[in-house]
Amino acid sequence: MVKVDIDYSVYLVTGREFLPPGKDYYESLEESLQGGVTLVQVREKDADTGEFIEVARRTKDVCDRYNVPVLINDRIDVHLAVGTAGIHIGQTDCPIPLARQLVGPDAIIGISIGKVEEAHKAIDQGADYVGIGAVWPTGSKDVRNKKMLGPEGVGEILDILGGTGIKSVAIGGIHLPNLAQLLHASISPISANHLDGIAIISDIVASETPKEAARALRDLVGSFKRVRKTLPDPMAIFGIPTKRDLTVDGLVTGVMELIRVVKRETPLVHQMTNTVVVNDSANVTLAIGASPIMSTHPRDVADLSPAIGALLINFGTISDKEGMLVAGRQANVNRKPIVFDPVAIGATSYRRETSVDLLSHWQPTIIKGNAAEIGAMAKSTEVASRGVDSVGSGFSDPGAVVKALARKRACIIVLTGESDYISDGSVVLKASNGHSYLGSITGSGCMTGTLIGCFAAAARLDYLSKKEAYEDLSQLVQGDMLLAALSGILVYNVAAEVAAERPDVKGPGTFRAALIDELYNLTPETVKERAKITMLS
Ligand SMILES: Cc1ncc(COP(=O)(O)OP(=O)(O)O)c(N)n1
Ligand SMILES: Cc1ncsc1CCOP(=O)(O)O
Repeated sequence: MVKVDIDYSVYLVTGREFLPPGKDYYESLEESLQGGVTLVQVREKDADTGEFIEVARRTKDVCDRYNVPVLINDRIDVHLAVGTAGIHIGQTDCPIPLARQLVGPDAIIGISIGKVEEAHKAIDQGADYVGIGAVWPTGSKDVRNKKMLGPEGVGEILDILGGTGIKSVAIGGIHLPNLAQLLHASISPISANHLDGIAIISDIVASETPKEAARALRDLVGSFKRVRKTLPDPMAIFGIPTKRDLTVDGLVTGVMELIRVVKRETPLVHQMTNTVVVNDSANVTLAIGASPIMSTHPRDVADLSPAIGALLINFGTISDKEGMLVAGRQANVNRKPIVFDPVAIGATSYRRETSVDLLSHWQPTIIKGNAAEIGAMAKSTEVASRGVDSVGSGFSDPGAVVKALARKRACIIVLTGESDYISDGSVVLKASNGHSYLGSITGSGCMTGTLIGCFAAAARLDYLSKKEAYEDLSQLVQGDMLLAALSGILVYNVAAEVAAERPDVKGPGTFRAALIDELYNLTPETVKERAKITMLS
């Protein structure tokens, strides 16, 4: 026997107890194979040995007709009796070295891991693949006393596996709506290693239509893997290499175009923001040519999601967490950009916990913050916070901070301050426009987030208008989000410069009104004339 070459893309773990009432197990299995399941594990928690062998034998007969390999959960004796391709074992089952002696060199051995140390051990002991989990809570296994990994935790483990040749699947609570988030947000921050597939029980087994369920998962995983394989830069967050000319002049031309797109398309920008700035944020949105909607109720935000161009989540007064969870999840499902503004995240433990909770439910497209906020997200101690403000002069190497965090979180990072730094994990931009009056009005950072949201919506529409179809399932969000972030920053700061120079502006009060006027009157040409951008890498 030679070791079977396995496609881990959609790995069905069986569970007869989860079938819909009246659905036959073998019928459901066959339908899921027709839908594109690529690997099957027979998992029988209550069957005695004879029944387990019978189910495994019949499962293998069905899978053989589709050329899909079968593995056995836990029971080496059942694997040997039926002659399957290998086994899957847990941390408390037979240790890998002993299992290897029993199953021989050509059988596949997979092991469950949920910690970095377990990943190291799996490498040392020669596992063929690992099942990483549980990613999220699940009703299919009792994982109540275990720490949920979330996509970020999966990424930390993938980093260790990078370059070892060990394959990986994630397991636990994975369903079509959170799959794109998982695939993208778990790309490992250092080695750019990504999942080889997903292991699924209920999304397929509990479905009345397992063929359709399996097909939808397979399409998404397949498309993700295909695009990752062809990327010139494996760290690229937005998979399709954009047509953007990556020079300062090219970027400025792109910003000018996005200003026109906002005015032409008037995208609806859903903002869940704080009570201090809600009116200013709505006015800034209108001034630039977009359309604001400030809804917070969980039911309302879910209904709104298909219609919006982008979502801004700013947790400044942190009172709408339920709505933020729902709105973000729906935005991921509908592939709408999310701008996350973690206001004063470092100031209280409640804010830190809320951020962890939100980000394990949905994947942001752009995170914007001041030095204290970005420092807290990056777990850096270099910059402290006082309420919503940063204390101290900032990071010694802000470009490195934004780049590393962009890689870690698989999204665009914007660090605001006297100069602003923007990175997609590959490119780092420094933008140095603005005026000191911006520090004298409340909600300045929040309004920047709003504008970035307007341009994120525009960037997505711009991209979609240039493609015939919405065919690329591998992308969580489409469009040039680095350019969107830069546009929001530039437009706000250039308008501030123009406003501050007006003879009628005498201080923060008149400046605030003038700022809205100058955003309203701002032309792409003025932005081009004044833009101060440097490309750091
Ligand atoms: C692919 C995959 N990953 C993880 C598991 C869980 O295995 P284990 O920890 O042994 O728990 P049980 O499945 O035995 O309850 C798995 N089965 N498959
Ligand atoms: C077996 C197992 N191991 C970790 S989570 C899990 C259950 C996965 O089931 P589901 O896909 O229904 O969440």
